[in-house]
Amino acid sequence: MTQNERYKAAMRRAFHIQLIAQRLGWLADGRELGYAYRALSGDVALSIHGVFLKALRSLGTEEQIAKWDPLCKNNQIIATYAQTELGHGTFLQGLETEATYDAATQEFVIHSPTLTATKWWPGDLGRSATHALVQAQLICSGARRGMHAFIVPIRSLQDHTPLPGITVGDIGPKMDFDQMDNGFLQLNHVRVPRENMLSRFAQVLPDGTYVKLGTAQSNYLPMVVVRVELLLGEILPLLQKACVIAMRYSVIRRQSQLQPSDQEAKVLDYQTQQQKLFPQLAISYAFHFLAVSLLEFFQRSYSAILNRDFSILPELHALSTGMKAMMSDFCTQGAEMCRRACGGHGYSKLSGLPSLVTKVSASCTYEGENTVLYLQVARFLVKNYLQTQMSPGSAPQRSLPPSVAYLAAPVLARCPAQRAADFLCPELYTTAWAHVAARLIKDSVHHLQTLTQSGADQHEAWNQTTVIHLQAAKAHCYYVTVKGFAEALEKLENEPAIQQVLKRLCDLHAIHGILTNSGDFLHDSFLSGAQVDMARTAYLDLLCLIRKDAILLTDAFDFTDQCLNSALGCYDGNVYERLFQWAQKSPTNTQVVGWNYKLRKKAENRQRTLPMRNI
Ligand SMILES: CCCCCCCCCCCCCCCC(=O)SCCNC(=O)CCNC(=O)[C@H](O)C(C)(C)COP(=O)(O)OP(=O)(O)OC[C@H]1O[C@@H](n2cnc3c(N)ncnc32)[C@H](O)[C@@H]1OP(=O)(O)O
Ligand SMILES: Cc1cc2nc3c(=O)[nH]c(=O)nc-3n(C[C@H](O)[C@H](O)[C@H](O)COP(=O)(O)OP(=O)(O)OC[C@H]3O[C@@H](n4cnc5c(N)ncnc54)[C@H](O)[C@@H]3O)c2cc1C
Repeated sequence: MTQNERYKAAMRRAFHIQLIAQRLGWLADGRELGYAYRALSGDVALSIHGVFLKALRSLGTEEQIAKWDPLCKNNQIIATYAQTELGHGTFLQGLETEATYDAATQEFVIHSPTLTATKWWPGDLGRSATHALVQAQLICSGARRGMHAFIVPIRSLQDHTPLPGITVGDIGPKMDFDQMDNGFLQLNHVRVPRENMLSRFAQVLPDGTYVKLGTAQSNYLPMVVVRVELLLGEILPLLQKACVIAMRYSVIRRQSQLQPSDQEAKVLDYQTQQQKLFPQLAISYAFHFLAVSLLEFFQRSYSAILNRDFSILPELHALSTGMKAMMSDFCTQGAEMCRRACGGHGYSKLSGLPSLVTKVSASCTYEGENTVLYLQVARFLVKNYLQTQMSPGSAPQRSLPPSVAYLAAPVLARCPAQRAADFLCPELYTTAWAHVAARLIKDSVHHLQTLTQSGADQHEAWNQTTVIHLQAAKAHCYYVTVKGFAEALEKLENEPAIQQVLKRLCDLHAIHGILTNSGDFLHDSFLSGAQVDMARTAYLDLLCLIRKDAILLTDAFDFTDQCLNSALGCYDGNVYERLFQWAQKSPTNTQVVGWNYKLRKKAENRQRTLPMRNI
């Protein structure tokens, strides 16, 4: 289908699901609807309950929520979240769109002063949206107040044409998400009433007085909410689907022989194929447990934040940015590994794998570019490490946030492992990961302080050490996933059989990271070379044990064939019949073959009329 055809099909699907959801009464908080969409194969157009509603509920007063929320849910309006501009997506202090308060009319004048101020990327903006939540620099009482959110009508509810002062359209073809009409928006002195500024954390009074009710970063809250909800709802299912497809195909595909006399072997019986796929399966489960616990943490903290208790926000911001960066990175790498593990058929779109790879790779960028987010984690780690270095009594000793409590733990200089089986102990490998993360954080602070103490400007010193900070942030995030998975296992003590199977995945996840980053563990001799060999022995033994549960562990994700949309991943395993059958449906097989025959004849005729050259 063309981009337009995919968009239309996806729109029909989105509204059809909405009607079903309304009949089922699902529109309570929209979460089921979001998961229903995710469970679907293929395209859904509107990011229903997408970023706009989360932003409205985070930044709006109760009155504003009561006004706009029902209009969205009943499809009386379609609203998009317009923050990113042509010139800025990361540096929000640099956003150029202006919202200037006019006390005479009690309105905000929303304007795009430059080309680079054009809003660019917002989903549903290109053709669907009637309203936009526009993040703009507030100007009132003669001062610039930073980024604030304004609800701006952009298309007529009568005939869907752009309203006066609005220039809007689609940003054109993308790597994927053809069904999503990511769009652009230019505003030419568009006026909206004072009530349209979302005012939970700041108000502009009728006379233009600015009343600050939150912090400088309060208006960043929607990004925390979306990052937390994207993990389970959008990013992780893409890797899980890739695991199901590649695992099922790998027990159907027979290629080459394990013994010269044997029949061809199932490719999943090759150790290297297991080493490709089982770490992806392990991390799918690690991320599931982690995302669930992060969502629970978020739900416990959210109401406090909405009531302007921001004490928990720094840790929530660090966890949400770190997990979004790590999960999108690993899910992108993992989906590509699953695709490549399927050989030539993994390159066919009929496998469903290329589409999963191109979709999940967008998550490394949207909702915050991953490097930038990892550096936000690094900033949090440095601040908390420095606190542990303060001499007692020099400042009020606040307890460290739980996710970095290991920074204050006693240092274990050497890993106690004596044999391979010792690496199957969650306490041992969690401690190992905490040791490496703490060492890398200490190292990053040391480099930063060395530069500042030698006279370097603090911002320059920060930039000159960001590569080291990035390494520390990634180690911290890996530690968080290992610890989270191990803690989730402890809660399964009433399910010993399941606990045992999942523990193997937890062990594999932890050891896979140790072997992949063994230099970090060897650096200060925390692990010896012999111990790394022990870890590898344990790792290879785990591959054999996981092999017998691999299909059950992927079936457990419970995706239907329709949802997987893959000729390789169908439950019945009839791969070759489906590939051949689906290929027949390809439009390239329905066009009249004569076209290329005519082309060839035309070329031959032209050849005959040309003067023969010495060839
Ligand atoms: C249902 C159908 C489905 C259909 C299926 C299709 C779905 C497929 C698509 C999926 C849907 C995609 C939806 C994408 C939607 C977008 O992409 S929306 C746009 C997202 N954009 C971003 O994330 C922008 C990223 N940039 C930023 O967050 C900020 O610019 C930065 C990087 C944090 C820097 O901001 P800054 O003001 O310069 O802050 P900075 O000086 O770094 O830090 C100042 C303080 O603020 C704190 N801070 C910074 N950020 C925050 C925050 N967010 N919260 C709290 N504190 C914060 C810092 O920790 C720091 O604290 P201290 O250390 O001082 O205590
Ligand atoms: C599929 C998709 C959907 C999207 N949907 C929406 C939406 O609905 N609404 C919306 O508002 N936006 C949306 N976006 C935009 C998205 O949020 C931005 O693209 C994202 O925040 C990254 O910003 P950027 O594009 O300006 O990248 P940049 O920040 O320009 O990144 C370019 C490079 O610069 C580096 N860089 C930037 N700043 C720093 C720094 N401080 N330190 C070190 N390196 C740095 C980055 O690491 C990166 O390598 C969407 C994007 C995509 C791809």
